Amino acid sequence: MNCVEFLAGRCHSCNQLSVPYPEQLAKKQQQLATLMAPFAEAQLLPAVASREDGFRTKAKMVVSGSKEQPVLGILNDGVAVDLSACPLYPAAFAPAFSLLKGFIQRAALTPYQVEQKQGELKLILLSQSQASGRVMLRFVLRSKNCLASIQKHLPWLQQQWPELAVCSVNLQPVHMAVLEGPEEILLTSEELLREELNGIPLYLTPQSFFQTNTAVAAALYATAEQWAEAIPGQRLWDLFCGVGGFGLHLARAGRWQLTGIEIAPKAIASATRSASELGLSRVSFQALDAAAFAKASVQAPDLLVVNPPRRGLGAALCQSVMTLQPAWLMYSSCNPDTLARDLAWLNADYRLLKVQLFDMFPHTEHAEVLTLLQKRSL
Ligand SMILES: C[S@@+](CC[C@H](N)C(=O)[O-])C[C@H]1O[C@@H](n2cnc3c(N)ncnc32)[C@H](O)[C@@H]1O
Repeated sequence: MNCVEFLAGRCHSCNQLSVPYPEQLAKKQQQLATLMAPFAEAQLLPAVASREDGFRTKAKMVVSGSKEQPVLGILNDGVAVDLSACPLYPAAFAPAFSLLKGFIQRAALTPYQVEQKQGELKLILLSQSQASGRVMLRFVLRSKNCLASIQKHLPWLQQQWPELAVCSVNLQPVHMAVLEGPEEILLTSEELLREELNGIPLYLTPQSFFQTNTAVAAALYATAEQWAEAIPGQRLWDLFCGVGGFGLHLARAGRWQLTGIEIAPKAIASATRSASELGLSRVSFQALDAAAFAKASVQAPDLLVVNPPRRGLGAALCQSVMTLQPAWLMYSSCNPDTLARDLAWLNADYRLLKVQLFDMFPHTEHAEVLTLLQKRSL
């Protein structure tokens, strides 16, 4: 992949870019083999590769420069770097960013200046559905000061950009804190962006998680579905289910009675909508804390699927798993280090059977890993 910003030393996000892609993958697989070495019984399957460019279907652009000459990209040591032409994104993103710069000028949206703590527009977040090419656009603002101007000029943007399905404003008044704030203001009649992976409808919403590499996510869910076919039982939990990718793939065969647990209510609403669209009746999605749900439960599922954030399951949830003793455990992780730590905790009661790397994040050191474990006493 050719990247002028990387070659010029202005963007270091893809810190492995100088390594040829097959070597990157071999290196990640080797690192995973080292981490999984304590679990000698496990089979390490071949890594699933990604496209080398155009795979990242979500962009997070820091807005800097001025309202007359906005820059969309990153701040590298305080210097604005324009990443409008970043080759990680689908081809439609570069013209979309150019249109958005015109929108910023037209609506006179002053970029937020980190040093001076002045200005309004902090970030632009753009997600594309690979099924339809339609997009979801979010503006992260410091306050409501320029909300009216965005609303006034939005019809112009919609006219130029027929693929624009969902548009919202997120308010983040806090300086240099987490990227997004809790308040989201929807500006379009549509609030869901429909995606379809392996024939399963999934709905992206402004404040719910969705994997950034859609093609590799599809391979990940399809693999989980395939592994589950050989697992006996009926009761299935999908903890940290997001909009339902894992659970819905497994449940579509009709055998599993699915309980999906996720902290974000909007994601649960999306997952519920997908389930009803698929005509699945033995499905329940609930907006709850996964650890609290597991701790309060007395009856274990036959198969427990978990896909936690980077921090992993942690001691409390591992303890609940050991107490509940589900026969099978499928653990998908975007952080092999916390995965290895959790597997070590679970190792007394669970045998690691399979491990597979899904290269969700090419040109970086990050990796998604799917594992299958079975209760030792079975
Ligand atoms: C790595 S994402 C996985 C989402 C989903 N499984 C998927 O494939 O897209 C982790 C998810 O855990 C959710 N989450 C974070 N903390 C949580 C908690 N304490 N209880 C339940 N869900 C939580 C996040 O909102 C996010 O949707």
